[in-house]
Amino acid sequence: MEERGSPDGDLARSLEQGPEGPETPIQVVLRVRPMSAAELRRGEQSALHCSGTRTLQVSPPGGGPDVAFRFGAVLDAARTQEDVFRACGVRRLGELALRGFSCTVFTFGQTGSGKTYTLTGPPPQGEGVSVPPNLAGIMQRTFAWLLDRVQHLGAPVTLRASYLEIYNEQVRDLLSVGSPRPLPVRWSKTRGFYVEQLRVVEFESLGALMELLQMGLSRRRSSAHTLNQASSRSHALLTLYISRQTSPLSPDPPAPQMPPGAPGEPPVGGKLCFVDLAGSEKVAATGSRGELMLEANSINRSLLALGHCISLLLDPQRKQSHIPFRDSKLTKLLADSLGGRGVTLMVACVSPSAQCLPETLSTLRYASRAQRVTTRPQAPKSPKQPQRLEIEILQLQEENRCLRSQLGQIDPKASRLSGARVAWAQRNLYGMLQEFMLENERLRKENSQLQSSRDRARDEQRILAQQVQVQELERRLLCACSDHQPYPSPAPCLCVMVPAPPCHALPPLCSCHRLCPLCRAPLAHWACAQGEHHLPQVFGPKAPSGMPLAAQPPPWAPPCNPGSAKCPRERSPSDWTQTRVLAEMLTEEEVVPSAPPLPMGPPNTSPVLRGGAAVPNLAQRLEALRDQIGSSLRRGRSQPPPREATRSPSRVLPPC
Ligand SMILES: Nc1ncnc2c1ncn2[C@@H]1O[C@H](COP(=O)(O)OP(=O)(O)OP(=O)(O)O)[C@@H](O)[C@H]1O
Repeated sequence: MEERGSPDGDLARSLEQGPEGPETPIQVVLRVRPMSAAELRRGEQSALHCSGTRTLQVSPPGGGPDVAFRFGAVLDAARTQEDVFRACGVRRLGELALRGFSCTVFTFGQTGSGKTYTLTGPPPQGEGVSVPPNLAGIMQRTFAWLLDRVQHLGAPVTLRASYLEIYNEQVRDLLSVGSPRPLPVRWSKTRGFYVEQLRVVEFESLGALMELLQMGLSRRRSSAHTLNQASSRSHALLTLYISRQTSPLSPDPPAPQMPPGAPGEPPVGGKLCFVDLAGSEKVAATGSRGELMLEANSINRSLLALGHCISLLLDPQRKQSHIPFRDSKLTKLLADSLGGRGVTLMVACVSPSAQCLPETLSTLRYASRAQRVTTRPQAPKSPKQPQRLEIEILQLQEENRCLRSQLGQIDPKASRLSGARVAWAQRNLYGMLQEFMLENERLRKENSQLQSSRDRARDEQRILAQQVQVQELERRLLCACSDHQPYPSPAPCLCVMVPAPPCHALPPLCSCHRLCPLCRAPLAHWACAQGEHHLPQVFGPKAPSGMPLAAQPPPWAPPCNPGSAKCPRERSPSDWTQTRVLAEMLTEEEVVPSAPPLPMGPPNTSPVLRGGAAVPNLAQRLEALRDQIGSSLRRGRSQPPPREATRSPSRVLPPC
């Protein structure tokens, strides 16, 4: 018996418009189970009354107005399993699956409301005891119808099945060869969400399919609680994959060709999925503790996620945007059925007892929202479409080739560089960088060595200059000594014995402009024969100007302009240094040390003795020279010095 206004008829009409029909609402059937023996024992009253074939009246136990709910079909407790199968229009869904549509039947409702009973019948009364045929659920009836239908088709059909459960948010394969293990849920553009490594079993007979069903049911998690002695603790999904080839002799309208699937993968084609959801439950009402409570929480959470998705799917604007199907494994695997291209039937199951009314009202509201959700069923591509796709692929390949060549023109180097070359270039650059760093370090060291060599050379140069200066002083001293001789000396001028240019290059500091008697070179002031007359002015007890000696310039300083106030200060430090040394050499008295500022060197250090390893030698040599000058002068004033000492001062002086 097929009822008027049943979801089967509505669905068929909407889908007959074509393979990609208009938006189709999810079909919802409401089933009210009979009062259970326990409920009758407790004397519980029924709060539900069916009004016609599509309306349910809810009467609150405390009085008040009835609330009406309208669905695609409402089936009261008197309806048999066969009635439910027919009213739900599952045969029509089977036909759509044979044509390539993706169809889903799922049951939902409070725990103990009859979901599993509706889909698979009552639990087996013992091992090996099959369910009586009159109590068989929607699934067994659909299997029987499908196998019979396939047998009468003129074209070969390949049937496969998979069976899984979502237990505590883990997907387990109920048909696995070994013990079930958690499987990942993946997503691909072509397949949508799918379970990886799920076993898909091919079957050819109804018996084989029934065995698969029994195998899955026996492995599915179930436990006893207050409201149900065989309560399912997981969501179970059994999927039939239908691959069919068109036969010219077939009386049916031409169906799309289903390409065979790759080995180990579900074949591409129509499918029919049966989902037995675990029931929502109030933990307080079921008395669940420990593991049962954990299971109940997981069940309620996933059902909440499903309800949330359904609510969002109702809003046409939000439907275009984001629906949180990824919130749970259940919503992932039902995404296509709820919001995609599938054809979906919901069977809402409720208890008639007034004691369960809060949960029943929740289920009714849930079902009311769900039937306003629409999908856009889409059949597989027609045989002509692969040709179109092939052309499209060729066009895309050509476009890709053009773009690549354009890219190569823009940056030919980049396009020529393969990945290996790029890696090689990077390695090479790194090596070069290392080499540069080493070279840089080597140059730094070399630079440092050169700098220290340069400093040493400067020191040596300074010492050499001082030695030359000493030699020059010696030579001039000897010349001066020869001038003090009372009789002409037959000895040769010592200017010949020492290098002349440094000697005569010195500026004359005396205005007498005396010349060397032998070489006729200009002599410095200290070689002047009248030098003696200058000295008392310098070192006399009182300066003529009345200034302290420390503040006065030495009298042998070059004459300066009296009007110039800065005249004494404009003397360079080297001049002062030189004059101080000369004064020390010409007299045995100390020069006032504070008069000229010494430019460099530590205190109490003679400037001419600064720096170098030869400094001690030079100091000794200067000391000896000073002694010699003093004695020469003394001898010059009284009696001529011994000739040999005058001729060869180097014999007296320590070696440089
Ligand atoms: N229409 C019906 N006629 C007779 N008995 C029924 C009917 N529906 C359910 N029952 C019985 O009620 C009990 C609970 O049913 P069932 O296990 O199918 O509920 P459920 O909704 O699947 O519960 P759960 O969510 O806990 O798995 C079972 O003993 C079952 O045989």
